[in-house]
Amino acid sequence: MEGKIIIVSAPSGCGKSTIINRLLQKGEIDMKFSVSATNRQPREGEVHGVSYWFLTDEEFRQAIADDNFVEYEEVYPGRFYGTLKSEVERRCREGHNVVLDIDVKGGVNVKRMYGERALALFIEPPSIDALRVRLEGRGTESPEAISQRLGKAEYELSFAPSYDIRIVNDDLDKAVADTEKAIKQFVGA
Ligand SMILES: Nc1nc2c(ncn2[C@@H]2O[C@H](COP(=O)(O)OP(=O)(O)O)[C@@H](O)[C@H]2O)c(=O)[nH]1
Ligand SMILES: Nc1ncnc2c1ncn2[C@@H]1O[C@H](COP(=O)(O)OP(=O)(O)O)[C@@H](O)[C@H]1O
Repeated sequence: MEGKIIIVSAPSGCGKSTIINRLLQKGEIDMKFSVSATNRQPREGEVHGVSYWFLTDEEFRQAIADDNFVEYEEVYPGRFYGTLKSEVERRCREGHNVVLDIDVKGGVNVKRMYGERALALFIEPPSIDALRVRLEGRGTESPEAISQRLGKAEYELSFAPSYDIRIVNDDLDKAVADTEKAIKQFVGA
């Protein structure tokens, strides 16, 4: 049987990477992480091929021309992110479920493409203030980049009603448990 697609979207800093990583570490659900391509710079500790495939602008343009993407978006001005066919299609054919950490527009597009084969999860922050504290606490972005992400958060939150399930990430353990339950129900694990 073909694997299913699990989409996880949220404004930056809501905790989607943290939640996905917890579930991957637990290893109870058969799902592989789809490593996206991006032309943004790696953050300290991010590994090529693990967090992202880090491409130059030219390499990203070439990947678009070669039709290598399921979808891609310019998430921030000049910063492109895309889901690679090579990360999704073979694994699904082999029966594995695939989890995508993608922005709100990409999430809605992928849900439209895959229909019932995809579960679209939206992670919400308890408040915009909490989001600011988390982005500052993560310490990976400049003050300008934090402002840019917060400025976009409200617009991104307006996409939540298009998703199948909304999960508030206030208490992390509860958010992980809620996400796990929703995914297990969907994949029948
Ligand atoms: N459309 C799309 N968005 C992606 C993809 N990969 C990552 N993103 C999104 O790009 C945004 C920025 O990601 P990142 O630079 O890692 O910052 P973070 O969200 O603050 O951790 C997030 O909303 C990601 O979910 C992708 O393949 N396609
Ligand atoms: N429930 C939570 N309570 C407090 N801090 C959290 C919670 N969930 C995640 N965080 C922290 O918030 C920051 C942003 O989380 P991250 O997973 O990087 O977000 P995203 O992938 O959505 O951008 C990280 O430093 C993370 O440790």
